Amino acid sequence: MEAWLLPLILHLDSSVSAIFTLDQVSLSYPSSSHGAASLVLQGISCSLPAGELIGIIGPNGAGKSSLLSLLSGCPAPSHGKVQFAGKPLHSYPPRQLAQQLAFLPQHNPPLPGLSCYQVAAMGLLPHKHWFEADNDHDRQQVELALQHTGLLAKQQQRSDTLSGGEWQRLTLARALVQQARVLLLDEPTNHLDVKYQHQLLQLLLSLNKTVICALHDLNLAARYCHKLLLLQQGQLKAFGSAEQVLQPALLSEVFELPVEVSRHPQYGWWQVNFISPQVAK
Ligand SMILES: Nc1ncnc2c1ncn2[C@@H]1O[C@H](COP(=O)(O)OP(=O)(O)OP(=O)(O)O)[C@@H](O)[C@H]1O
Repeated sequence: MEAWLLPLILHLDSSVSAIFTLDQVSLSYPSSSHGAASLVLQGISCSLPAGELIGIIGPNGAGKSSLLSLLSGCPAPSHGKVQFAGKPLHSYPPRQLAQQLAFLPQHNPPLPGLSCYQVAAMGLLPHKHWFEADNDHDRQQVELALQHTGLLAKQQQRSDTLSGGEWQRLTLARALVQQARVLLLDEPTNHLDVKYQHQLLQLLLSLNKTVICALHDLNLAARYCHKLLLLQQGQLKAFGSAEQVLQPALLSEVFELPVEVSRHPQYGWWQVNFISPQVAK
């Protein structure tokens, strides 16, 4: 190959495979007290590859939810640019964005009176016109999503009577029904027991979509995510494979605890063990 072609090919490769490109992105919220804005994301630049499961990790208040909200299109960055599928994120009309991005925030208020089926079917809305009735294909989509999230047997149950974990799975079912090419999920394993945590991450992997999710459990993140994005106080500290990001010195600095990182002797996945300060003494 001609040497002069290489930079061009690398450039094309990265732009084709990146679903989001962030260029010096910052986000600040106006302060309620004295008008001084608080900077919650600072100068973030990275390309998020399409078709991968990407875990956003970092301590409380690091900016994980803020980054996910920003990727969903609201709020807009205070500085910098966000490109989605090769175009500025804010150039997409809202309906088109809703067809392409499904965002599951950390807190999803219950919807009193609606059945589980009706809540999941709300994922069809971005693809429907006013008063357009559901067809057989729509019903199959809803039932499949309820099946994938283990809720098919509860489809007629009132959604406001579900347990916390069931409600969380139902909101994921709604996001799956949306058929978006990108899922943005804020702590989707939060209320789930161990079996459902693994089931959910396995399901997300099997979708072959771009899934970007905030996760607190570093071991789950290491095991399932293709890439990890580590935030600290709104700054991007590392982005890459589990092996690249889960460096003991870095984790110890960011999470302010001594830590051991090892590989599982049989399966080879990365394991993170934080050591309580009393034991480390
Ligand atoms: N609407 C808002 N107005 C002002 N400050 C905000 C707002 N939303 C978030 N923040 C602040 O931004 C910072 C980052 O919050 P964010 O929720 O993004 O962190 P996080 O990493 O998701 O935290 P956690 O792990 O606790 O969920 C926090 O200091 C928070 O107080």
